[in-house]
Amino acid sequence: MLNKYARAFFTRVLTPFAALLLRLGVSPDAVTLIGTAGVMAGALVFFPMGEFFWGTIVITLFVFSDLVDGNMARQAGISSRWGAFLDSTLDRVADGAIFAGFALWYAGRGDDNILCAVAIFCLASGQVVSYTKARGESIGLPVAVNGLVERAERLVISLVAAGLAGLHKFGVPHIDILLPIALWIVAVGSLVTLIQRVVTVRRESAEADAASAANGPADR
Ligand SMILES: CCCCCCCC/C=C\CCCCCCCC(=O)OC[C@H](COP(=O)(O)O[C@@H]1[C@H](O)[C@H](OP(=O)(O)O)[C@@H](O)[C@H](O)[C@H]1O)OC(=O)CCCCCCC/C=C\CCCCCCCC
Ligand SMILES: Nc1ccn([C@@H]2O[C@H](COP(=O)(O)O)[C@@H](O)[C@H]2O)c(=O)n1
Ligand SMILES: [Mg+2]
Ligand SMILES: [Mg+2]
Repeated sequence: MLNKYARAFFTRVLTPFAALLLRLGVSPDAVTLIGTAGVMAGALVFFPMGEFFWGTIVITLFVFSDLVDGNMARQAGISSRWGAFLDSTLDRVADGAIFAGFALWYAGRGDDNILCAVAIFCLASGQVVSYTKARGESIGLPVAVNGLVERAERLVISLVAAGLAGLHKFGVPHIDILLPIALWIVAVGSLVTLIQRVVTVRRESAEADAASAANGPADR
């Protein structure tokens, strides 16, 4: 939903910045790589220490690079298959680092095995949700469903909650409860999304197999 409705807004806001980077000679690939490195640093340095406010600030500064890189490539007319591959592959790395950061906190000083498991579930299910679409498309299916919780939702829900939960260290009482709530929401939402996508791939592959069976062996 965010991908559908918020993307146009962010494209408008970020286009002048993307144009400036191009004028400075920065490449879209460099933005993709630096953005991912920044997200990883924010998540893996700050979150395991329980510094959720500062971790979220650092991640937020870098995560929008994922909207800037494609914008730059399109403005410069240099969108490429390599760029699409690099962008999607490094999305998986950045997402892995964010949920690993939460899991490391709960495995250590956060001391909560259940929330550690929920964070690991968010990490794994998010990767599988993305994989279902990539693999379905690679076998020639449209995979005409995005599902309840796409990547943008996973990031916004968990990062807004982490940023606010981090205010607990500045004296805001009880606000740290937001992070466990967000992790549970992302976990359940990812499971629902996974089921939605698998059901769609199952239906589309049955239809495609039936169509190629009707057209004879030459179509297989
Ligand atoms: C005092 C409080 C302190 C709080 C600190 C600050 C809080 C800030 C909190 C959060 C900011 C979060 C921002 C998250 C922005 C996410 C941007 C982003 O990277 O979106 C990526 C997304 C998808 O891009 P792609 O097409 O490149 O990705 C494809 C997709 O991901 C597929 O994934 P799948 O769905 O299949 O899992 C992959 O299959 C494919 O491979 C991949 O290529 O882009 C978008 O969706 C565009 C829309 C972005 C919408 C961003 C909305 C941000 C909204 C609000 C943030 C600000 C909230 C502030 C609240 C403050 C609270 C205190
Ligand atoms: N280094 C890059 C990154 C992206 N692209 C192209 O942009 C598309 C993704 O757009 P986003 O707005 O989601 O970033 C991607 O599919 C590529 O076509 C690129 O060429 N090089
Ligand atoms: Mg991108
Ligand atoms: Mg991306």
